[in-house]
Amino acid sequence: MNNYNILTINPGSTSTKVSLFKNNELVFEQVLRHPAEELNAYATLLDQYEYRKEKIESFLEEKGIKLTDLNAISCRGGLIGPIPSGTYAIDEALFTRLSTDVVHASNLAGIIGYNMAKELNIPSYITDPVTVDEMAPIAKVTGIPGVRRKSKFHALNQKAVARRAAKQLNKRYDESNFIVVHIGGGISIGAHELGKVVDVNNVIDGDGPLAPTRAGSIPVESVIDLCFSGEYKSAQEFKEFVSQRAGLTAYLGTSDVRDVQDMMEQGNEEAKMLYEAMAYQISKNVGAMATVLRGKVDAIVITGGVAYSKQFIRLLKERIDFIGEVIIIPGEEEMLALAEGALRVLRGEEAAKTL
Ligand SMILES: Nc1ncnc2c1ncn2[C@@H]1O[C@H](COP(=O)(O)OP(=O)(O)OP(=O)(O)O)[C@@H](O)[C@H]1O
Ligand SMILES: CCCC(=O)O
Repeated sequence: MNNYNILTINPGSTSTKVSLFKNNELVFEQVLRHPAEELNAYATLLDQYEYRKEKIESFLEEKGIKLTDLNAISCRGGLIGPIPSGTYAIDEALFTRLSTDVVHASNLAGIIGYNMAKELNIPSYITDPVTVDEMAPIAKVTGIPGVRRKSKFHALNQKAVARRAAKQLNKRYDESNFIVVHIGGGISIGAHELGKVVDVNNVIDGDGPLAPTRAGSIPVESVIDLCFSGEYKSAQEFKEFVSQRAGLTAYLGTSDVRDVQDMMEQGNEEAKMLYEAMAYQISKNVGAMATVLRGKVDAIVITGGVAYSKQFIRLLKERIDFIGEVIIIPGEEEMLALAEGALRVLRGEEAAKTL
């Protein structure tokens, strides 16, 4: 079997993760941090393209990696409209889609990867971007004609950990039902029915539980009042608050759940209430997803950074473990999932999709 050297790229709001894989074996992983004073020099996310590309290339050079040894570049996919799950070859059409209206850092991965790959004459891919949409039509209905619920979530990690949980249970992913709970800066809770995420809260646009940096669902009347209160100068400013500085951050000035736990230990009652409210709201959403799956749940899979906290998991389990087995997969497997997505295509196990 051929060996493939795969570079994976995963940009976040303040860092870019890069990894090198030999097939699905990790050779190294590095988080390239981007201090606020450096990012502040760029008016838009798209303007950060050259800066982040150069950071990646100079890191690889320092590391002694010859770019000509790469066989493919696999990139986190961003907000590109609803598309089916899978690995997509980045061609001109996808590149254009990724470059249009860039409001999430993950879009930058494919923009950088495509240009690097073009210079090297190798393929570039995205796998399971944030806007993977497998939602059932009934899950999209709202009470306002023309307004539809949208699928925007941690698709890459949710799919990867669900596949891993299926393996752990000696089952196939497409023959299993899971509720996957990703608890990071944002929180997504997805109902995976026979390999499809048929319902999930929209992490990006304000839906689901309150989260470390995100507001979650807010009563609509209060949202309308805030929009017209004059507190926010523009729709953009309010949107940025809701998605970046709300949730735990707005109340406690930190998005780090470890800090919140420390505050609780020091007797901070507000921190305790918020911590418990976050667990309560997550549990309530898990309960809702159990009804989506008609109670047929092979396991609840908990993942993301907060899944490292035994204290938080204990709180969740108190409310949800009557539903089914709870499997904890802390952190995220995005880099491996990217390498594996590209590998399936390179090995001919799956055809690369195009838009
Ligand atoms: N051991 C731990 N105990 C409690 N919380 C933890 C622990 N390790 C990490 N976290 C929390 O996990 C959160 C970050 O999770 P993660 O790294 O998955 O988020 P992210 O990648 O920034 O955002 P997202 O997952 O939404 O893309 C932070 O609130 C952090 O405090
Ligand atoms: C769904 C992608 C992660 C985030 O922006 O919270």
